[in-house]
Amino acid sequence: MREIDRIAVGDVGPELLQMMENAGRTLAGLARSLTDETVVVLAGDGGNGGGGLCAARHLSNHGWDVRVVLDRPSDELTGAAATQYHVLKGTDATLGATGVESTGLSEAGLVVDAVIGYGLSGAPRGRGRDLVETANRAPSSVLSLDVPSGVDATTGETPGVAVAADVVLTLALPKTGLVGARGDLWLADIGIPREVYRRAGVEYDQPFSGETRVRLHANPPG
Ligand SMILES: NC(=O)C1=CN([C@@H]2O[C@H](COP(=O)(O)OP(=O)(O)OC[C@H]3O[C@@H](n4cnc5c(N)ncnc54)[C@H](O)[C@@H]3O)[C@@H](O)[C@H]2O)[C@@H](O)CC1
Ligand SMILES: [K+]
Repeated sequence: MREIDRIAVGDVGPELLQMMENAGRTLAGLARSLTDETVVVLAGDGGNGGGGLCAARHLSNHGWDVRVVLDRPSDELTGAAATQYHVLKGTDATLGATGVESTGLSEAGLVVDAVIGYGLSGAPRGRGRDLVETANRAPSSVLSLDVPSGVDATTGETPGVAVAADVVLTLALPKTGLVGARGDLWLADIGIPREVYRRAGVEYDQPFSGETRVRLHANPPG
């Protein structure tokens, strides 16, 4: 997936923010199918957090009550996550919660986990770790973007704490680390053209057939 991203962003396209918009919008659609109630979005500073913040915007635009908790003060966000946060400020989503106690977690109908994706390096630490533990304390279901935060997307190993996701929406290609994982697994179309897969040497039969997401498996054992 890293190679697919490199070829897309560096050469063929789409650009990161274009793919992220597809990821975030599809994530929001899946979240809407799971709850009519408050959605708490936990977001980090990488591409994963950016996708979560984009989803938060789409959910708020559609009238959902959205509360966002970041793994750092908002003025320390960088790159695409900072861009997404800037746009999100134009919605009615509740921003700026610094402590989990202020998120209304107990009333949430769904928690979206967009803390860490395939960029995990070592055991979750600091605020990222706190947010993983927050997701695991939530009485509601947890929907993880790409991989449950704390799970190695390639090996499936958990070097430390990890989100116990009920549902995972992975992007473009199923990650090997999700094989045998618990929960419902969905795959999102983020708009990558065939040429990108061809250049990466990936034999790719598009599975979407007119949908923006497809279910890969539901509640498997383990
Ligand atoms: N084409 C794509 O691949 C797209 C990817 N997106 C997302 O971007 C992700 C990859 O983005 P990045 O490479 O920026 O990486 P991630 O966003 O997966 O991870 C980097 C973030 O996690 C934090 N982090 C990493 N290890 C940590 C640890 N041990 N403890 C605490 N915090 C830790 C870093 O501080 C950083 O904020 C994918 O998983 C996917 O979800 C989408 O948002 C957009 C399109
Ligand atoms: K995640």
